Amino acid sequence: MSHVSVHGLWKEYPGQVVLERVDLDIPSGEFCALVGPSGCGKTTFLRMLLGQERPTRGGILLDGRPLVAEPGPDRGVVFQRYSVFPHLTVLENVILGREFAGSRFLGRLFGARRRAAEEEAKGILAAVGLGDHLRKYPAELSGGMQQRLAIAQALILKPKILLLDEPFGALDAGTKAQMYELLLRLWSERKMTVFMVTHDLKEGFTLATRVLAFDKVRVDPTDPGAYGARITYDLLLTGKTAVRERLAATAGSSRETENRLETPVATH
Ligand SMILES: Nc1ncnc2c1ncn2[C@@H]1O[C@H](COP(=O)(O)OP(=O)(O)OP(=O)(O)O)[C@@H](O)[C@H]1O
Repeated sequence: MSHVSVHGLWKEYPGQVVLERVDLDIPSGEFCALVGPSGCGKTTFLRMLLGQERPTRGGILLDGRPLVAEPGPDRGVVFQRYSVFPHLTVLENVILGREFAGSRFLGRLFGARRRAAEEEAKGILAAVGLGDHLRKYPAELSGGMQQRLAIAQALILKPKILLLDEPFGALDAGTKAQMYELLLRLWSERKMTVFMVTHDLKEGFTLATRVLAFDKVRVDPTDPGAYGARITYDLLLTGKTAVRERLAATAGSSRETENRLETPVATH
């Protein structure tokens, strides 16, 4: 379960309204693309879902309960720029996510718990196509591989909600196509609710079951911060194509894709 309900949400910074009166009801398992002009508040909205920012008015409910005002294991996040640690190997980067959550006070895991975390991390890395690169450091990976590592890092806590901020913005077209297939597969297997900010409308319509367009409906030319953005279009695409069809459309057979995922491809 990961039903997200947003009611009467406003976000204001001193001298600037960023978002005004946002109402939204997102059932569990929806894949939402957040689109809109630069600066209209998409990332701010994502940060509120993550718990990094608080609404100034209104609120967000997760499965009927107020969202905890700090990032938690129920929410994973992937940013455009790789958030991986350069001094840790691929495997260590993913285990670290589990250590932060599993041993908040001690930090490190030991013994059986460490071995269990390692096995889990290896499974997730295999799922994102990095199974043969466990001992490498991020600098030895292509842009696409680093972004897959960031996704694995987010997935180790089995989030119910995956938040993606322009996750593929820095990747070339071929790598993007691989990432689309990977993301759709993980989304359908893990039944997560996804919120993805993208500047690429085609990407939004390719991946999402629902496209949310943010924009200002009121503008004061003498005071650009006077009004905030709202959701101006809320397009449900669920009936368009089944997940399987969309998977097939984005890439060839899964075996071929696995092979390609294992191959370092062009960096961004
Ligand atoms: N911590 C902050 N303090 C003050 N203003 C902020 C803060 N964070 C964001 N803003 C402002 O809020 C507005 C929305 O920013 P946000 O990053 O959410 O937009 P966006 O739609 O994601 O933009 P882009 O598509 O360019 O990434 C911007 O005008 C930004 O300057």
